[in-house]
Amino acid sequence: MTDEKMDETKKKTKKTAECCGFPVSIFFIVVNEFCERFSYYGMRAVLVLYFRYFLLWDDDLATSIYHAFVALCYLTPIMGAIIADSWLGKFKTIIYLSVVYAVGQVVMAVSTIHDITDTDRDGTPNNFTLHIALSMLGLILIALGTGGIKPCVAAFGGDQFQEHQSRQLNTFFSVFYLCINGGSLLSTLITPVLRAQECGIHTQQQCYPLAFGVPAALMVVSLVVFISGSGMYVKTDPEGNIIWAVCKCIGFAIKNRFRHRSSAHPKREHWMDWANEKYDKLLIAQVKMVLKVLFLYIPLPMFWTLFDQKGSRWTLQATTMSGDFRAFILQPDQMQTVNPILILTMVPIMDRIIFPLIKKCGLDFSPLKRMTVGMLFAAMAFVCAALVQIEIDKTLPDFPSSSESQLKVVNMFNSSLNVTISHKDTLLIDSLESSAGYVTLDHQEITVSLNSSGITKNFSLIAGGRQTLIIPSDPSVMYLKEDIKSKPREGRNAVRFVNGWTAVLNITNLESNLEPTVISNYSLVAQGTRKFVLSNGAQSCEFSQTFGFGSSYTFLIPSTLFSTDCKSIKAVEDIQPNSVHMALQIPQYFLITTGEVLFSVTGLQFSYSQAPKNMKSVLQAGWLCTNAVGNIIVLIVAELGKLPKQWAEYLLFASLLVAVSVIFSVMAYFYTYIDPAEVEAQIRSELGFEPEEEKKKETLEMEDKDKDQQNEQEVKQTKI
Ligand SMILES: N[C@@H](Cc1ccccc1)C(=O)N[C@@H](Cc1ccccc1)C(=O)O
Repeated sequence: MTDEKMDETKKKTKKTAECCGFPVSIFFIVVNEFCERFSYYGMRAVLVLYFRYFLLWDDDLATSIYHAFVALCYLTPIMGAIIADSWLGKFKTIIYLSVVYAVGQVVMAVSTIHDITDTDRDGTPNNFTLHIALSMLGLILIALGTGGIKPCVAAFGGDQFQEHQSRQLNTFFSVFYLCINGGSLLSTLITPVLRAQECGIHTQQQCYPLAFGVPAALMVVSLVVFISGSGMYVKTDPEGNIIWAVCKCIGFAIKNRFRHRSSAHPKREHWMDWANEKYDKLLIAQVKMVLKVLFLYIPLPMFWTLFDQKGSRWTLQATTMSGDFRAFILQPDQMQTVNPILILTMVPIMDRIIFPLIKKCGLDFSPLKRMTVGMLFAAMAFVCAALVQIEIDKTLPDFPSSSESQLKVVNMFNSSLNVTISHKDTLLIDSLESSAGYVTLDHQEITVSLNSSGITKNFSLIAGGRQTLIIPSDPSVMYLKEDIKSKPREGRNAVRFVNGWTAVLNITNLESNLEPTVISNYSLVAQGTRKFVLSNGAQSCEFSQTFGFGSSYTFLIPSTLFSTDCKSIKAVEDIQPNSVHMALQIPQYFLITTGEVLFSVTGLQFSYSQAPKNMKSVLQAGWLCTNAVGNIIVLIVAELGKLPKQWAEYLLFASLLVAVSVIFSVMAYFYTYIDPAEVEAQIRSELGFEPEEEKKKETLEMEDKDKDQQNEQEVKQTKI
């Protein structure tokens, strides 16, 4: 961006088509951004559930890999900026990296097709290594693509405007932000619905291929739209790598300072002044401005650490809640749509009502103050998340600890039974009933006595497990069956049947026929009213059951099944449905989005306004890097600081952010706002440079070919 005059000349010579005062080419860029953000946020919305329930990773691993991916997405903008500025230019960089991005999305979608390795056709992949390898390759390509084009697209949009269109340029950036949130809103609504469908060749499973396939298709559309506008764009040539020039200047100052560390050399006002021997005053002053802002960035990653957990921890939290809003059912991953909805409404409200009102009241709400308040809002959001978690924990079953075992007894015998466990606990259980709940035992070897019949049997329970003791019509063959000991996945419901009828039964939803006296394996059913048909070939009957979210039931089939037309089937609730409503997450979403508007939108504007004209890209990349570091912090905390309770982890994050916001407010207090253009003009006049000459010098420095040799010579000369 140092050769602005050249760009301006190019812009002026290229006549661009206009519509309502805007360059027509902008339309292609805005639609391209809409599709790209749809693709990115759509894929991200279902990613953590894919890790958790397709690759069967635990919560911590799923969260860690999710954040590692987001971190990579915000580290790659540096690479994109370097490629665009020093080699390919923005246009070609966007095209090439979009191809990489689209390929990544396709690879990711392919990795989610369970049928490709489901050789035994049981509905689960048989070669997890292949699925993991493909999805990791896909994610790396996506991160290279999305991060690489991120600093280029908005800047390329800005390049399309001519000098007389500065008002339209401002509108463009607002529309651009709305497009980001419009695209992400649609995709976070749609992809979870696609994911919740059932699809497959051999077995019907959650439709991850569709949920990842649609974002892949949108990325291809994004690329096609961008290429279609090709003939209309103002394309500027690579301008020289400013990031590299800044690094070289800083590196030289440090090296030179180190060489002159003895007390014989007088101190300089600022350590960057040690670059004076090689770099001109203007570049050094610009680097100083950038460093001042970068220093302020140090505490910022903590905000992103909390902000980006919306997509991981908060989505997992929603899976333990009820999404029944009566008029519609909300999937856990769809809760994230609350963020773009609030952004679309809050940005105009803040800009037009709240900020002007604060100004009217005579209060100074400077950008850095807004950012501090934004951090405090995010911290409050996590306090809310902790409170919601405490409510959820109250409704969760008491699962056994690793040294305990839990036992439930089901009586399929034709009369009531007195069941004594280890000569201690006696349970009176009616026919076709179960014990009231699970009995928790601190030992595993047990004796079960059926008092009326005199039958006694020894069993060995699973430590840390939940089991059901089935007493069939012939009690002497009573047996144990292992139960689930966590909430069923994705808010679904686990159901199983005990066949008390006299012959084999075929039951819809079950994989195979059910032998008499046997208990089936679990099958998962979605929320809503589900119909089950039971048949033995000759006769059949059906019954319906309404399910909520995250429950588990054992259905007891009596010997009188067909004579009572399925009405005598008993439902035993093993795990109660989620009862805390997802609407309780809305306050935390509201607070974090208010935080985002105050922090992220203001931070972006601040980074722009405080950066010298030719170094806006440096600060853009720096700003996105704070997001990357934030995600790395989540990784570290999730891996190292495993807290026993989720609510405690939320409170830990909230307190860390409050502490960081205090540090940030102190740093902000000492920051003086500058007008980079004014500072630059002052230095130019001090140097007595004509702007043109000065710019040429700067460009020369950046394209400096014999950097190190020259550097050495100059240092030697200074010494002499
Ligand atoms: N509000 C977000 C979009 C979003 C949508 C759905 C779920 C979560 C987030 C937004 O506007 N993002 C912008 C700005 C941004 C935010 C964080 C890190 C980098 C950039 C975007 O460009 O994606």
